[in-house]
Amino acid sequence: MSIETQSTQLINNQWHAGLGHDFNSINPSNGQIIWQGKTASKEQVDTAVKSARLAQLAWAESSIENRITILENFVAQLKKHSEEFATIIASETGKPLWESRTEVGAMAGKVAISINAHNERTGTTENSMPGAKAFIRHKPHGVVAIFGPYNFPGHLPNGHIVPAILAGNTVVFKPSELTPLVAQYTLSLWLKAGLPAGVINLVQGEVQTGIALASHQDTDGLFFTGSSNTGHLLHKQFAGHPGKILALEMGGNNPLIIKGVADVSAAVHDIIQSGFITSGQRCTCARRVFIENTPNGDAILEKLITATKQINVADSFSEDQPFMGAMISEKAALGMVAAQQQLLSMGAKSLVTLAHLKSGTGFVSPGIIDVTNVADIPDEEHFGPLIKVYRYNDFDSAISEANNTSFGLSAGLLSDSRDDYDHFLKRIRAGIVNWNRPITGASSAAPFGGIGASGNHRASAYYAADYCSYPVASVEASQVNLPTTLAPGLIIE
Ligand SMILES: NC(=O)c1ccc[n+]([C@@H]2O[C@H](COP(=O)([O-])OP(=O)(O)OC[C@H]3O[C@@H](n4cnc5c(N)ncnc54)[C@H](O)[C@@H]3O)[C@@H](O)[C@H]2O)c1
Ligand SMILES: O=CCC[C@H](NC(=O)CCC(=O)O)C(=O)O
Repeated sequence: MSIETQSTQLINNQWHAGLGHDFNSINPSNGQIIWQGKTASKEQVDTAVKSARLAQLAWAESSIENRITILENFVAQLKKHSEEFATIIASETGKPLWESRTEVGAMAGKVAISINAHNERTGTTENSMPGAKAFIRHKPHGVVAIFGPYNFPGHLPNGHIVPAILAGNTVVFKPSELTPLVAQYTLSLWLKAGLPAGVINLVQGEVQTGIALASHQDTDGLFFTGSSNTGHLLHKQFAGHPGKILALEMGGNNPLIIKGVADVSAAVHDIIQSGFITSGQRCTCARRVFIENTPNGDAILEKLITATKQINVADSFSEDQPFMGAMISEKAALGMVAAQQQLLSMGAKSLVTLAHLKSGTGFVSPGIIDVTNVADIPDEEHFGPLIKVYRYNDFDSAISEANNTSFGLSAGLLSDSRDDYDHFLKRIRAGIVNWNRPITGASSAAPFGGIGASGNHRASAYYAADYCSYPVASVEASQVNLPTTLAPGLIIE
């Protein structure tokens, strides 16, 4: 893995060293530095915005076919370099290689889906009317700032960038400071794809760089994927700027209710897939699992504990590929240990202990903690492999407690009863609601967004097209026409 020190900022298709302070990226599996650079200065952020502004009109005026060609070239580059890219994602995030490969696949699949969504949701329609034609068209906002999270450093920023530039916007992209190498590699593939200068600009850095971009006066919008805390800060910052489009894709405190499932092993599989995939670092991960106080519930919990203890946690590139790799950092790992300790101090009971496995790395074992009799559990997202179990007797009480959160991203029910699901679906409050499937792994071909503290009603994925342009309704005639009958009080001779 190369350690880059110069080509870290991309402005007007030229690589520049940052002019701010030093920062680096660590491989969380072994603590080694895999990327070094300097943050973009405020002046460099300004130059990037100016570059995007300069390029935007020509890009928007280019044909949709031309823009699609660039996007399809990018897909070709992703496919050509898929193994190298997956290796970079795995090295910088700690994800297993098998999972990093699926992320590159999701990036490639995003383009065709975005083209369909663009045409279906923001295409041009034409209708006849007396002496004229009525059109509905859509136009890009202009220059948009895009912020990415660390957990899907390729796929999730891509989910904003692709629909944004397809619609004719130009972009200034600020990736997570924890995954600068993935961002740099992504932009290198865009350049290989023939991206015109200024269409996507990359500014690398930490919060200061983020603040400089988010507060820049000459952007027309901001598309953000990240924590609810940061999203709320941005929402406050954009208050008073209703003319700027703001899309916030934030976290969750997601519930999964288990009720009457005969296939105990299948139930356990879906709970593990929901709670522990990506070492619990997905916004859609199950954080709260409600298990019925019945012999069936007891059997599911017992098998869940056994299977959790057998989960293979190992290096991204282990020959025997693990289910879980390292978390993004030792800091994140220790944060999960602390969250578990806080719950224990409140009276929770550990069923499987989440443990930090290796000093200097992000490796943790998955944990399960029973919080059934604990009052005032914090309504916060513990972004790691820790499942909080609630035992319940009454289904409606479980649904009510599942809804007892400020978030509303994903939710699920595992039950053999269709009636139970219909009852659940009517009552649960979330943007993704699944039945007898894990609540992670949402499709890019569907809207992806949450309610409450999980988003601002700008669902992404298939609905991302909606926030990448604005509608323009027109009535058009080839010449002016004097009506045969004038409105009362008018004399035009
Ligand atoms: N809803 C979704 O689609 C979705 C998807 C993935 C992750 N997430 C959420 O993202 C979080 C994990 O990602 P993260 O830790 O990278 O999020 P984060 O909020 O820490 O950072 C996200 C981005 O915002 C920038 N940023 C941070 N503070 C900022 C500030 N004050 N001003 C401007 N920019 C700032 C960061 O540098 C980064 O680029 C979790 O909460 C997870 O649930 C949500
Ligand atoms: O970490 C957050 C969610 C990741 C993933 N969701 C998606 O990929 C949504 C589809 C898209 O944005 O294209 C998940 O649900 O696991």
